Amino acid sequence: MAISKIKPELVLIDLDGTLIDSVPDLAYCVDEMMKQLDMPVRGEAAVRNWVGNGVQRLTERALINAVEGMPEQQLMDKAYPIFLELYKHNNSQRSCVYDGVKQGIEWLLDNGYRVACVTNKAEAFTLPLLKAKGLLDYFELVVSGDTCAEKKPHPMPLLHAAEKLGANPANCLMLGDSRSDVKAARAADFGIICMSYGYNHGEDIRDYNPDAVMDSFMELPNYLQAKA
Ligand SMILES: O=C(O)COP(=O)(O)O
Ligand SMILES: [Mg+2]
Repeated sequence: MAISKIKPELVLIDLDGTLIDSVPDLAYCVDEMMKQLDMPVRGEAAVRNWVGNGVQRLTERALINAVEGMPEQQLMDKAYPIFLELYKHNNSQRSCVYDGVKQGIEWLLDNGYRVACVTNKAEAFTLPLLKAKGLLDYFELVVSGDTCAEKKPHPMPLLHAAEKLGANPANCLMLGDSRSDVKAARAADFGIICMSYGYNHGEDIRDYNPDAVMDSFMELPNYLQAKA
């Protein structure tokens, strides 16, 4: 899809690393969990590379201190409920909406675009976080990590949103930050614009060839048509 001044019928927006810098809360919970397990804390810089595939995968990565690989099942069975309980109570206090996000979404709405959120974060954490940060009411639909049988990079959550809102996937746009967003968008036949500032497991998102890369949501008018 040519990306100069497009007019998508639906814009889907990722959450962690795109709308909200959620790592401070996630890293707090990872480190508190590690302390309860008598294991070494991991710190914010490491957690930044592990976000994007849901909280279960984040917990697994924290336990092995690596992006790839799996912990012992017994350790995971002990750790995961600890993480879930911590994140339930530490979901938004330390997290911030990125500069330009609210202005960018308001520009989209003012120009007649329909917007929805598609994240790999489980719904029990997604909805309170969006609400606490004053973002929930912008979205016509929120598709969370446990809404569909598959998460991004599978195209299912994107296609689910398009179908629910009656949009043609070939005329939809995804805004994201990670290789999972690029892969899901390509597989769903969506356009994809990525944020330069997000989380991509320590890799430059440009290496995954999104249609464009932006430093701020304020750049949206460079790529999308304004209302005639
Ligand atoms: O890893 C998560 O829990 C969610 O990540 P996402 O919002 O970037 O899809
Ligand atoms: Mg993300």
